[in-house]
Amino acid sequence: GALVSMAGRLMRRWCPSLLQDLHFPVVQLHMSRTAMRASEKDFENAVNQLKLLKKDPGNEVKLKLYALYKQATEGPCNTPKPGMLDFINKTKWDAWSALGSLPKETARQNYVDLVSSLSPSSESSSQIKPAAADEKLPESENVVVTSEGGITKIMLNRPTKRNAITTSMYKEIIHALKVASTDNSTITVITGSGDYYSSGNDLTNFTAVPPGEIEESAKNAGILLRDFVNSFIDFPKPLIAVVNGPAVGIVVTILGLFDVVYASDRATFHTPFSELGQSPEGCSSYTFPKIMGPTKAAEMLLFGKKLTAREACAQGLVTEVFPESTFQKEVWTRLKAYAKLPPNSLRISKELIRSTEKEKLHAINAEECTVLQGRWLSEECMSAILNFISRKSKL
Ligand SMILES: CCCCC/C=C/CC(=O)SCCNC(=O)CCNC(=O)[C@H](O)C(C)(C)COP(=O)(O)OP(=O)(O)OC[C@H]1O[C@@H](n2cnc3c(N)ncnc32)[C@H](O)[C@@H]1OP(=O)(O)O
Repeated sequence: GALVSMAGRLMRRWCPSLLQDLHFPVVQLHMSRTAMRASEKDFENAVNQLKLLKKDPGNEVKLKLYALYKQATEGPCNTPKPGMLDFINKTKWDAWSALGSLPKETARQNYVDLVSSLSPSSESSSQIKPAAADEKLPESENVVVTSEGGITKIMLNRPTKRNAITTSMYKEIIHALKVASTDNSTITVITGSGDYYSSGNDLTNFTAVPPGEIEESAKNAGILLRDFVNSFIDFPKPLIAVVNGPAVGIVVTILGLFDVVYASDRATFHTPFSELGQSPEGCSSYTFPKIMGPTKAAEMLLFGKKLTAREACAQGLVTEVFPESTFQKEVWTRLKAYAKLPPNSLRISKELIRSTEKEKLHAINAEECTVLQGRWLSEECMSAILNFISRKSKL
């Protein structure tokens, strides 16, 4: 078995032409009409979009597309395994079979995401599109990006609103990560300005919606959130959070996708989803139980238990806690030294550490966003947000 799989890998590496039948038109021919439901328009668009790609995405990606396509249209692989010498079909079968029981809808979503990541500038079915690295976004004061000494720093800079993240800030962060992933920096850091790291999602994101557009707006917010979290899942360089103060909601949940988290002893970590009538996002429904065990994760994600920095460190969410008085000096001295390490080695090591989880994280992210979309339309969520806006409750 190992020998055959090694042979398959070698074939992929040295004989790419043998995999030509993983090619897009084949994928399209197999499209089943009965599979058309809900977001299937997006899926169909993605299949068509793929045909317009100018650049060959490479066999690894085509194999992934093939597997997702089969899973999305036919469900889990239950065809007989091709013989050991039928390398091409066996490679395809392996890729499909590796998706296990991934739900059809998730496979469809992942397929659409993958296609859209291959052609950021082409037509997408999403109303809110992820920003491409070469897309010029307006200058922003709320997300300040600087790059120096091998470190790209993305600073949330809205201190009067406790660095709450607006819709345009989500897009700016996606854009900043995309640029940072290919700039000449070695590591990327996210931090906050002022006393707060961030108070999470700006709750007014949900309030300026014209009547009759609530469902559409929830759908768009779900797409934006999915793109936002995907840009953390896929970020290729070491990603470090410098948590300078209290952190709430989405900025806490995505910490499970960072490589290192440094916190001031003034920082706290709070995910008040139940109080807000919402549900976990940022892949925390998977990463938190994995990092801290299911019961500690439940206290945070279900009951909104706020952790001190030291508690978060004891539970593995935070790497190290520093006294507030020396936090900035100690952390930046350390990060400057890390940024001198060989960048390719760091990138390759991160890939080794993270790659086995990526597919799973994308599926979890898609599922969490679908669930949240429903929560945003719930009465529980709407009244919690109205309470905050009208200052009846402060968390
Ligand atoms: C695309 C959509 C994706 C959605 C992804 C979903 C994510 C889920 C989450 O992130 S859930 C978490 C949401 N965040 C909160 O619930 C925090 C709400 N804020 C507070 O509880 C408090 O403001 C505080 C504890 C963070 C800080 O309290 P403090 O007393 O120090 O300060 P103020 O309350 O007076 O706040 C100062 C001003 O900042 C505004 N503000 C703070 N946080 C938010 C926020 N999250 N959204 C919008 N606005 C926020 C606050 O309204 C004050 O503004 P004002 O001076 O104009 O009154």
